[in-house]
Order: sequence, then C-alpha cells, then structure tokens
Amino acid sequence: MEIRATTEQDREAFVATMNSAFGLFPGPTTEDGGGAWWSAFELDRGLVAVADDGRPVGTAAAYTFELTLPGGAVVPVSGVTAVGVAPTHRRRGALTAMMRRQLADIRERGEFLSVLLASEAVIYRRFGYGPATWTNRLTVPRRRADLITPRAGGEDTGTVELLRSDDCQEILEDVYNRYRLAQPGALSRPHRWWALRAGQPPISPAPRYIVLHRDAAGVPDGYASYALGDLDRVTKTSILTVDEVIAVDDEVFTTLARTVLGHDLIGQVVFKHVPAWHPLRWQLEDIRSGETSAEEDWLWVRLLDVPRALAARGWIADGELVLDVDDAFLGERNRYLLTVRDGKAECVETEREPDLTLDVSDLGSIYLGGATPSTLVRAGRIQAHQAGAAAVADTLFRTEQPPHCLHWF
Ligand SMILES: CC(=O)SCCNC(=O)CCNC(=O)[C@H](O)C(C)(C)COP(=O)(O)OP(=O)(O)OC[C@H]1O[C@@H](n2cnc3c(N)ncnc32)[C@H](O)[C@@H]1OP(=O)(O)O
Repeated sequence: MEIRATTEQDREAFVATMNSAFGLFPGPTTEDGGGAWWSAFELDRGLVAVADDGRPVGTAAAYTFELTLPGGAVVPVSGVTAVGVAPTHRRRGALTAMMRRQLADIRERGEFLSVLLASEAVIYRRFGYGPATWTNRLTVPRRRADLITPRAGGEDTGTVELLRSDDCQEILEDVYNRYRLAQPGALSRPHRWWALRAGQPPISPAPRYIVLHRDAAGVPDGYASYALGDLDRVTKTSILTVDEVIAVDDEVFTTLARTVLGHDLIGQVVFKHVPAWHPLRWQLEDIRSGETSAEEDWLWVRLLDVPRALAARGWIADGELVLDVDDAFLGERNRYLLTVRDGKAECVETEREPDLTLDVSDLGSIYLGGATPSTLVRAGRIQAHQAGAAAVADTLFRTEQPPHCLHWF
C-alpha cells in the first residue's frame, strides 16, 4: 500500500473514497462546494492510501487551525479530518501508514500539536492522541428558566437584535474570532469556512435566527444561533435548540441565554454546547431545572514536541515535576524536567528520577486542563512514583478556565 499526497485535482476521488469509508453518498453541492462540509478541505494537505491495483482506498486530511492554550497563547495546529479506509481494505495498516506520514508532515511544518474529533474512541490513542475537552447539552424547561440577578454585575448596557444567519455571516465570523482568542481549547474558524458555508450551523446555509448582542458602543460582542423544532400537537409547544452561544464575556452570555430562554411558544430550550461546569447552570433560580446530558469528548490532542508544547501554555502555580513520557508510536521515550516560575514553564531533558510516567496520549488529555493528573493516576493510566506526586501535578497543570471547543470539523 502506497501513501500519496493529494492536490486539488484529487478532490472528487478523495471525497468519493472518504464517503465509501463512512458508507455515505455524496450530498448535494453547489458549484463552489458550498453547503457541503468537505468543501473546506485543504487538498494540498491531504493523503490517500493507494492499493496495489492503483485504486485509492484510504484518505486523511488536515485543516490549518489555531488553538488557544491556557494562559491565552494562540498556536498553529493541524486539525486531522476525513480519515477513512474502504471496508474492503480495513485492518491492513492503511490508517497506521497514513498517521505515520501525517505526523511527520505536521512536524515538518514546525507545529507541535495536532488535534482531531474522533468518530470512535478506540482508534486514536495508539497514535498518541488523548481526549482533552468535553462538551454537553443543557436542557432547560421554559417555565423553570428564571435566572438570578447577579450580585456584583452592573446593568447590561448593550443591546440585542434579531437577525437571520444568512444576513450576518461576516458579523458572526468577527464575533467568533474574538471569543475563540479568549477561550482555551477553542479553534479558529478560518475565513474559508464562513465563505464556503462549510460546517455546522450557523456557518452552514441551514436557516437560523441569530440573537446578536452589541456593546454600548454598538460593537457586536456575542450571538446565539437557534431554530425551533416542529410544534408538538399535544403541548402546543416546540423545542428551541441553540447551536451555540458565542460571547466575549459572561455578562454577554447571560443576556443571550436570557433572551432565548424567554422565547414564547416553546416547552424547553436545548443548548447544544453548554458544558457541565458552565456558570449558566448556577444562574438558574431552580438549579434542578437544568439537565445536563449527552456528554461527549470533543477535541483530542497530540503533542509532537513536549518541551515546546509545555513551554507554550500558561501556568498559574510554580513548581517542578519530572515527567517520563512514552511515545510508542513515534518510538520516542524521554524524561523531562518541567519547571514553572512566575507563570512561565521551562522544559528540558533530564536524568533525574521521574515523578510521573505517562503515555503521550495522557499528556494530551491533561495538557489543556480538561482532565486532572490525579484522576488518570487513580485510573491506572499515569504512574506516580511517590506519594504526593499526583497532587503536585494537579496543582501545576491546573488552569484558570476549563478548556472548551465547539468547532466541528
Ligand atoms: C478524525 C477523523 O476523521 S475520525 C474518522 C475515522 N473514520 C471512520 O470512523 C470511518 C470508518 N472506519 C474506517 O474507515 C477504518 O476502520 C479506520 C480508518 C478507523 C481504520 O483503518 P484501518 O486501515 O483498518 O486501520 P489499521 O489497519 O491501520 O489499524 C491499526 C490498529 O487500529 C485498530 N483499529 C483501527 N480502527 C479500529 C476501530 N474502528 N475499532 C477498533 N480498533 C481499530 C486495528 O485493529 C489495528 O490494531 P492493531 O495494531 O492492534 O492490529
């Protein structure tokens, strides 16, 4: 089996091969590929696995994204996507060969992190990826949706207006961009995605209402994208589903949530991406009215250069830790001394005895602060070599804000 790089000329064969792996048929597309999620593929970064008879039987691609790290650094990452191998050629190492080539390509670009959304949780650990962010649905019945009046918060001096997603894509793009720079775990949505309408609502052409928030100076600083489902003939109400609430701060988020929760003719509001830890739950007068469900792992993270990756994120506690990191897929095993002083980390190879021994995929899971080292020690994934090592690691890796990602790719 040969692994070959693709070009724009391969788009049709690439999409057909990928569809065959997922058991899908091509959806309707427009001339520029608009409306189809794959129209944003960067085919100069794609790979195909070619069988001995010359036919393409496997695909993998990567998007050029930026990821916001704890502490606010924004770094280039590759977003791995469109991974598939035809049912006729599975379990013969095609994926393994594509992953090996792709990780080498990403390193060559000078990037130290790769990310993906996993179709199945059992596929990617072997390649060094660990689940790093989680997301949830929050369902709130309309009649039990009162929110508290914040103790410290002043009056929201901004305004809200109702738009349709078709009419305000550029505004949404700007607001999303401001939000993602302040949210650890968030990915950029390149302009190409908005221009091609490639992605899930509110990017896609599916009709959506947008509650747009503007600050006192009239500058857009948040939006909620939503649609109502069919009317239930018995209750005479619908479900209002919120694709995403994107806001530059908590006050704007609350105003947007209050607006959608106050919609008439609905039985409940389902927020698609409000994680369990989100303050919105604590703002409900009736804390039992908010039901968190459908928890799913979202972003998986893979470190390709441990010292650079650890030095890039922000840290809020000083300390020292020796990490023995096993990267079996790339055949690398190194011991690093991580030293944090005044919010900055230095990470160098060392001969010192390790505090923790861990797989690179588990380092991916704790890297953004979405999982604590002690949990993975208790789970038997990370090995702590002395009492107290897990607690030191918890303190060190702790972040001010939990990571969250809602970009689908
Ligand atoms: C980021 C994304 O795009 S996620 C989308 C992933 N794609 C899909 O889910 C589409 C449907 N599935 C497929 O196309 C294929 O089954 C793939 C791509 C997941 C795997 O491709 P293959 O070429 O069969 O994988 P490969 O032969 O290299 O397998 C490597 C190892 O992973 C294991 N593995 C691969 N896929 C799976 C799976 N779905 N479940 C369990 N184990 C798996 C293999 O058993 C093998 O294990 P081993 O090394 O112990 O023998």
